[in-house]
Amino acid sequence: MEYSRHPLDSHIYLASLCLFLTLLLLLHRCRRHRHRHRHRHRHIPLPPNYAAISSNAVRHVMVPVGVAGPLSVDDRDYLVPMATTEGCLVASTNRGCKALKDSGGARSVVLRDGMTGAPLLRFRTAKRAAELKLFVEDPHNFHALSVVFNRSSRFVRLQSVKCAVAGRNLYMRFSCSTGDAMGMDMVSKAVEIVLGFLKNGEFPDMEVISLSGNFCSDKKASAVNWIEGRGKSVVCEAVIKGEVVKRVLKTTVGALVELNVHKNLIGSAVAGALGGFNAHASNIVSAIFIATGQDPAQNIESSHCLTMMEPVNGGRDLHISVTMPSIEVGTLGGGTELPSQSACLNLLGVKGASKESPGSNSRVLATIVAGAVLAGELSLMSALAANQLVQSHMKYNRSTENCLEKIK
Ligand SMILES: CC(C)(COP(=O)([O-])OP(=O)([O-])OC[C@H]1O[C@@H](n2cnc3c(N)ncnc32)[C@H](O)[C@@H]1OP(=O)([O-])[O-])[C@@H](O)C(=O)NCCC(=O)NCCSC(=O)C[C@@](C)(O)CC(=O)[O-]
Ligand SMILES: NC(=O)C1=CN([C@@H]2O[C@H](COP(=O)(O)OP(=O)(O)OC[C@H]3O[C@@H](n4cnc5c(N)ncnc54)[C@H](OP(=O)(O)O)[C@@H]3O)[C@@H](O)[C@H]2O)C=CC1
Repeated sequence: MEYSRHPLDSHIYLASLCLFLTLLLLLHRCRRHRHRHRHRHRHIPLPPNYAAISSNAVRHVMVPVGVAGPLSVDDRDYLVPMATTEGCLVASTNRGCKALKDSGGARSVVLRDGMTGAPLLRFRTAKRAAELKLFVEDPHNFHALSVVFNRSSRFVRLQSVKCAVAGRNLYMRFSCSTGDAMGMDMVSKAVEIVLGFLKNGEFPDMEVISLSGNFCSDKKASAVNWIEGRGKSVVCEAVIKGEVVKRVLKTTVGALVELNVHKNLIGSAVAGALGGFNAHASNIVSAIFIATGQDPAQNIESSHCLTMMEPVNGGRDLHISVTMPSIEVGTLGGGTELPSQSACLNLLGVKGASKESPGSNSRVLATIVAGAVLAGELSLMSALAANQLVQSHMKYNRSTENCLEKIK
């Protein structure tokens, strides 16, 4: 049978072809759009030092940031950014700042500034391990090591090397200034170079078991940081007027002094605390660390704090101090280069390399951390003395006034 083509057939054929091509085009565009959309979520602007994170970056985790202050330390006022999910924390620190400001502010002293790195070495005998210890303790050899160590960076300057022998293991603790950087990567680099120098010189039999042997101690609670210090060792103090204790903190000098002895000193002794002779230094340290791009894991030793409270001026006023031996902060490098974290450092006026002398920005940041901890201690201790803690947490952690609610 002969099949005769209807004239409409070719039109239908052409129209179907066009429709097919249009669908194909739409599908292609749709896929491209989906790819771009996915890519946009994947693309998180991170500085070059974040190459490893960038390659796996998916999203940012948002943490609310509040501002406490003005915090008055060493005659300067700061607005302190705090990133936290603890709904009451900013209000509490803010109250402490107000009590401080109304009493003339706080004063601080930086007692020491040095980051530490601690390799673990092994020898065939304990005698050989001890020989390296004695070698390093000789001033002439120490000088030679310093020259090699300091060559690794424009800012690293070796201050001391402590050695602990355990059997045939040797634990070295190098301590050095690192300018305005927190300094851990700088120290690790310098230590590696010095170990190469020792191995190629007097100690070819030395075995490097690990570049880090825990004597530093990084990101772990330890007595060595509590006693020797790590990063910045800071003391911050203030005299709070009795009238301010009543009006702003809703308690009395006597109640605060008594609570401090029984909670922060005896209570912590009962708990066998290591560096935790305070109420909540870590609340404030963590919040400032996250906001300003510090390494949050270093909150452990950075929160070591001894809080003291004593009556002064015939018992009318309160002397309060926080002694913090290992605040590990930097104003450049690491997470401080991220955009929001940079903005928080700018808010404090300490972003980047200091113009005066290397390290002054990071030392000021450490005094701000200590000052904010002092404010936080004042407020929480007062809330506990006045039996206000639960009531305030029910209000700010559960109500719609909570900053988390606002962000949702
Ligand atoms: C919540 C307060 C401050 C109320 O305290 P209050 O005295 O009732 O507040 P107020 O309304 O009278 O205001 C006094 C000042 O406080 C500040 N203030 C007051 N409210 C705000 C707010 N919303 N936002 C910002 N600032 C606030 C502000 O400076 C204000 O002055 P003003 O500006 O009005 O002249 C107080 O009850 C408090 O500090 N509570 C303690 C909360 C706290 O510190 N929580 C920390 C977490 S607890 C924890 O995690 C650790 C723990 C407890 O387990 C550790 C331990 O001790 O073992
Ligand atoms: N290695 C480890 O074991 C650990 C590493 N870390 C990580 O280390 C990182 C931070 O390392 P860190 O060493 O602080 O920073 P960086 O590695 O970013 O080093 C700082 C850089 O800034 C330069 N620089 C410019 N101006 C200054 C200045 N004024 N003061 C100091 N340095 C300046 C330094 O110069 P130059 O090149 O001359 O030195 C160096 O290149 C974080 O990401 C942290 O998480 C944390 C804990 C342990």
